[in-house]
Amino acid sequence: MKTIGFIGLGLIGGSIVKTIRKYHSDYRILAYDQDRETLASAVSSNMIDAVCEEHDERFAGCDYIFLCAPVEFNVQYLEYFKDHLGPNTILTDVGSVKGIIHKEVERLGMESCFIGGHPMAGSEKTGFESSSDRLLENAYYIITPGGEIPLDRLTDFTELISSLGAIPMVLTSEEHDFITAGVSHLPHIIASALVNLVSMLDSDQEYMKTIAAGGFRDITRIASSSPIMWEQICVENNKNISNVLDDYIRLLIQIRCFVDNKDSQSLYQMFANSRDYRDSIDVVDSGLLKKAYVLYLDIADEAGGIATIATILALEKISIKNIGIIHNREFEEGVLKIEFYDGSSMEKGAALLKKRNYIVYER
Ligand SMILES: NC(=O)c1ccc[n+]([C@@H]2O[C@H](COP(=O)([O-])OP(=O)(O)OC[C@H]3O[C@@H](n4cnc5c(N)ncnc54)[C@H](O)[C@@H]3O)[C@@H](O)[C@H]2O)c1
Ligand SMILES: O=C(O)C(=O)C[C@]1(C(=O)O)C=C[C@@H](O)C=C1
Repeated sequence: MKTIGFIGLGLIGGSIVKTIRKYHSDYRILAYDQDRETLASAVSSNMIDAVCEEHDERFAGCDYIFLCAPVEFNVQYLEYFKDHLGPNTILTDVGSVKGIIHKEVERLGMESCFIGGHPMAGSEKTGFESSSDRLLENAYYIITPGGEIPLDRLTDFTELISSLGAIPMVLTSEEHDFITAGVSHLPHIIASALVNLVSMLDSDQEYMKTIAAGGFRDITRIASSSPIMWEQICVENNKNISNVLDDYIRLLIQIRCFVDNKDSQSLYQMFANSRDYRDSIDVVDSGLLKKAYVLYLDIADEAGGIATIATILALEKISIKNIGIIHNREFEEGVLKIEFYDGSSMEKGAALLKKRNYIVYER
């Protein structure tokens, strides 16, 4: 039996708590969040055993304490925990930037009790109500151990992360901050800039907003993410982000030249290269781009159509992750998109629906 403490019970803190409850029902969970309603909802859903104050001696009895607030707030907690950890407590965090917290850990001499962490899973949604016990499933969980962490403590922590269904990967904080600047931080900046550009260019009639279809939606979902979280990430990883933005701007200028010069060959090559690289990522079963298990099917536009399909799948105990009608150019009439949790559910679902004479597209 272990005791685990949490500071911050939003999307990520809440998801870790729910996953611990799922796989380790005997663990005791203590938590503090600055939002009282969040704590009340965690207690009433039986996800935590005790509510703590911001500075609370009970945290010293924890085996692990997870800092799950926005990055700069996590860093601010180190000062308190420096003198309030038990002899065996490991302090960890889930922040999207690692350099800044490790710097403070070193300054405070806490390297023997701190292990940095960052689950590469998330969402544009925030808060405990959006958290899920499936968020960590098959996601890479980057671990950035402090220089003086004993090997057995690191092994224990890695085992805890594996036991939650995630895939631990050890990196240095420098490697982490460079890599995430490219594959996470820059994409959020691009999505935000694109949405702001369209908002700026759109007319009073808002035609752009009205007709924006699948392409715009696919690339801009993350523009709805938490402003406070992303403001702090950009400030705290500013050097890496600035460098990768430079590369990106150079690339955009080059693309503008291709367009201005109607350089068909270069434009074709650009799209061909990106397609090949993107497709090579998608075949990986877990990773930064997790494989989506999705089926599309034609469905008559009549009341109860979706409910019928949901019932057919539910009767066979096949869970649906997401379901909805999509309209885009790929499917002229619009189709029903169903997302499953795993490949075998998708295959079972496809077979079942085909047997019922639905036209199913697998891609
Ligand atoms: N959202 C993602 O996709 C994602 C993915 C991986 C890691 N992260 C990291 O996880 C951390 C939390 O992000 P989230 O998505 O869960 O955000 P969130 O907004 O859903 O949750 C943050 C929680 O922290 C609480 N909080 C804020 N300041 C606090 C403070 N000073 N003391 C105590 N509680 C405080 C808030 O009330 C909220 O419940 C961030 O460091 C972020 O970088 C986010
Ligand atoms: O899927 C999303 O919505 C995310 O933005 C998740 C995402 C990312 O992939 O960039 C966001 C921030 C994190 O630190 C890790 C994961």
